[in-house]
Amino acid sequence: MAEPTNTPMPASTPVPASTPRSGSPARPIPIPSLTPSATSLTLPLRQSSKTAAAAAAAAAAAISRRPIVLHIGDPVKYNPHTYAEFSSAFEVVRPSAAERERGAFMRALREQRWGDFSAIFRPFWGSGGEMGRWDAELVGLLPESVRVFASAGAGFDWADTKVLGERGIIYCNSGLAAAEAVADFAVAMVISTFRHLPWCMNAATLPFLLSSSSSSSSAPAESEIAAAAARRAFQSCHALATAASHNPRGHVLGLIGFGNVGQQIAAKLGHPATFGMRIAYHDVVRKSASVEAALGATFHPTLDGLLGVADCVVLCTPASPDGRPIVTAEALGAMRRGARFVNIARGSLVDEEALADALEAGQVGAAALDVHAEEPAVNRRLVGMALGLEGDRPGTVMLTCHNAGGTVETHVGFEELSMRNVLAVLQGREAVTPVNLQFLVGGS
Ligand SMILES: O=CC(=O)O
Repeated sequence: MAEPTNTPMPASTPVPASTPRSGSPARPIPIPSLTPSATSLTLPLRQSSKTAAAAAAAAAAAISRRPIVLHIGDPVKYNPHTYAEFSSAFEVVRPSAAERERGAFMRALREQRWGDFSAIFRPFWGSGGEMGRWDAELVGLLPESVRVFASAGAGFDWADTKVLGERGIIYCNSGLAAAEAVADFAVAMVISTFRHLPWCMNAATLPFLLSSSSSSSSAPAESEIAAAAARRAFQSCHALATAASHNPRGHVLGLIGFGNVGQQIAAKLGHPATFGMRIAYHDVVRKSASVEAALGATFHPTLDGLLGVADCVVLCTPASPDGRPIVTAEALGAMRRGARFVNIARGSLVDEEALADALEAGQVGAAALDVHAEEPAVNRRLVGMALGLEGDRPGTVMLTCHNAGGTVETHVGFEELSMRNVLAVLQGREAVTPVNLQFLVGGS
């Protein structure tokens, strides 16, 4: 299979310069503490009416000079102290929900309704994306004054960060804030593939649901037949799942992508006191010897090399810039027969029909997918396999609703990190988590 030199697999979520690259991988989110705002306004407590008027005039003048920040989406909810500093340093302008629909948003930009704003700020993942993709058409309407776009979310496939960079706009994601939640979820999914959790759960619940729905409408004899079938499904799963289940310990975990998320998954699953898996990875950028040593990770310079040794492959790399999958029929064919597959990255990275074929053929033994190619739709063949309705191996697939990063702690971090990125750039410091510096003029 082609190597990532011509495979469009980008580097994993970059570790910002402020993040320690060695030492214990189980580190807290390294968001640096705020420096006091140079632009916050302080008024003396006691003043004559004349000096008060002068101070008010000076404050008004200072306020009018504050950089404008276009805040798209819901208000800040979790970090009132940082927001107090943010909103005293900047004039925060919030378009309404109606103004955020693509047509209205573009019209407002053409009319320069929000003035010469300096930053775009999207603190919440569930809102602020109403205008759709930030492509050349939309980015071309931004005023020249915009210097930074700081957003919630680890992924940024909805924004053309190259086009933004070429306009001189630094895009900052919030992947650091989501890494722990995503890694925790990946652990659950890896365990699911080794222990066949969908099968265990379906056998305990689905027949019961079927029997209770039939008991409301059917004769007593029929409901007794359904209840007996539910008991048989339970007993069969109890007896048969054992022979198909394994402890992860000693098996090879193959991570495609070894950024913050990949490294946290390795720390959680590779530690001898927890799951004791053997860690292997492939990334376009090899990590330092100290990171590899701290995590006991073996680098594979080719994707096929990794796929050929892994007992469970976890996809944890950003979407390809061109939207093409990297887990194709060819890649699935390069995996060890019966190996497991987990996707907590982006659905567009996987050819789902090829995955369904590989599951049907037993080339892939079990899978767990949190993300899907056509969200919010889920591939019907994979749903059938998740429910155990197709094939003779029940519940081989675990499917979830893009939940991996979704915790309150992640959202606290999304807000905080986005505000800190805007504060840093507009106050003349380095962005905390930029992802597109290579596209800025003079960028590397
Ligand atoms: O998928 C979730 C994210 O990009 O944060």
